[in-house]
Amino acid sequence: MPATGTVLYDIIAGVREDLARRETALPLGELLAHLADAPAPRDPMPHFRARGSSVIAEVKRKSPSKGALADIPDPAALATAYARGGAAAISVLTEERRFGGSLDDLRTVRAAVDTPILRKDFIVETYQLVEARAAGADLALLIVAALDDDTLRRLHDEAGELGLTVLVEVHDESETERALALDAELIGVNSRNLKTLDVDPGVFGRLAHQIHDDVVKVAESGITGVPDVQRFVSEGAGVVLVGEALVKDGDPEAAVRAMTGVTTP
Ligand SMILES: O=P(O)(O)OC[C@@H](O)[C@@H](O)c1c[nH]c2ccccc12
Repeated sequence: MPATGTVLYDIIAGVREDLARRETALPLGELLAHLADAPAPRDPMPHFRARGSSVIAEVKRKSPSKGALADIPDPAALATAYARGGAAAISVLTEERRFGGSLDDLRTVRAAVDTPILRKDFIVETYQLVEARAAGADLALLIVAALDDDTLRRLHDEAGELGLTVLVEVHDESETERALALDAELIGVNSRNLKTLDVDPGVFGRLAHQIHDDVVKVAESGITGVPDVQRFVSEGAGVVLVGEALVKDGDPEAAVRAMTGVTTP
């Protein structure tokens, strides 16, 4: 669990309050019944494992570190542009308070594209995994820094049972050890430390050495263009996760296309 006083701790406190409200409105037993109507989960792994970089393109309005990024009045239009550009998956931030997202955004994007969708949130309970799948998500993020080992393992297993592919996010060596102990198939190295919000672009290269090559490595945060993608690919990334640079680009379709299929020279 994150230490008190950190940004991550504060974010999760808000997430738990919002979650308690949703659970009161729709208890888990009723939510589970909605799973029957969800489309079958899509498997993003073959695309992620294909030669050349894959892009997870993010729908992100604001963030605690950068403030407002883009209004995104029409998330479906943005997601459609990402899909046309060849995004391997689309990440939808569903955290409301700090990132301006919602599960409604995820449902809207689901209705618009066939691409696998990642629910990007601070997942701390089973309920949020069921919500993700019921809303049509195919992947879920689990942030190692946010969870103790037992909860991390339980949520990882439950996500798998629901048919969700898990992106396990790490920031340092000990979190990477914990992700590897889960037998995670998809590990994201977040260059932004969620405790301090600082970006350290050297962290991916460092941690990538620790992760064996049958795991797909995702470079996350601070990626501004093709040169960054080339650098992370040369350090072992199969996938890049990009938010800010894409939501601010006047031509997100072309921006995704340019970052897709990058190989080591
Ligand atoms: O906008 P950027 O710098 O391209 O970053 C995207 C993504 O990595 C970032 O949104 C992110 C990575 N892990 C997270 C966990 C929670 C919220 C947000 C994130």
